Amino acid sequence: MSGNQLLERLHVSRETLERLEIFESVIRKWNPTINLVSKSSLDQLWTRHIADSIQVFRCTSSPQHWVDIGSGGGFPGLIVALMAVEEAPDMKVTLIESDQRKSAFLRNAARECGVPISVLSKRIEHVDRQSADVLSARALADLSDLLGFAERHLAEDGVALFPKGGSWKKEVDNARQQWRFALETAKSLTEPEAVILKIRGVERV
Ligand SMILES: C[S@@+](CC[C@H](N)C(=O)[O-])C[C@H]1O[C@@H](n2cnc3c(N)ncnc32)[C@H](O)[C@@H]1O
Repeated sequence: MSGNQLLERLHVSRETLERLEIFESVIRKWNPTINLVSKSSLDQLWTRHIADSIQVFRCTSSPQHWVDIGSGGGFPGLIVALMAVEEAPDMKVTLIESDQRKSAFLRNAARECGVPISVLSKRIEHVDRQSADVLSARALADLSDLLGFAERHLAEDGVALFPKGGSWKKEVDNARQQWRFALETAKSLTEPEAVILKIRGVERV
C-alpha cells in the first residue's frame, strides 16, 4: 500500500496532513544531527513511522491522558498528539524520553506543529505514577519489561498499546511467566507480520 493510500485509509484530514508535513520537515532537518530514525527508513517516513503511529492512535477512543514512553523521534507519541489536535482536543499527552537532545527535538517539533504536549526528560523508571488511560511504547523494550511500566503507570481500567513485530507470540508467551493480563491484537496495516498488542488488567503472577 502506498503512503497516500494508507493515509486515506486512516482518514487523515487536510488540516492534520498540513501539520504532519510540518513535522516531516522538522524531523528531516534534525535527523542528520541526532539520528531520530535510521537513515534507511527516512525514505519511508510516511509508511514506516507516521502511518504506523496513526494506526496506534486509531486503536482506542477518547482517553483523557495518553502517555508514550521512549518517544524518540515522536513515534507514536508526537503523532498521537498531532492527531488529537482535531480529533481529541481535550486529551493530555505526555511523552517520556530519557535522551535530552531527543526531548529538545520533541518540544521543538511540537511547538512548530502547534501541538500541546508535556515532555518529561527522564528515564521511565524515575517518573512518578502517571495514571494513564493509554500507555504506548514502540521499539523500547521486550514485553515483560513493558508490562512492568504498564503496571505502575496505567490507570485501573487503562490500556497499554504496544506495536510488535513478527515475534510477538514468543514475547507474549515469555511475559505470561511473570504477568497476568488480558490481550487483544490488531493486525498492523503497515507490516504484514506485525500487530498492535492491546493489554489490560496487568498483574504480577
Ligand atoms: C529505539 S528508540 C524508539 C523510539 C520511538 N519510540 C520509535 O519507535 O521510533 C528508543 C527510545 O527510548 C529512549 N529510552 C530508552 N530507555 C528509556 C527509558 N528507560 N526511559 C525513557 N526513555 C528511554 C531512547 O532514548 C530512545 O529514544
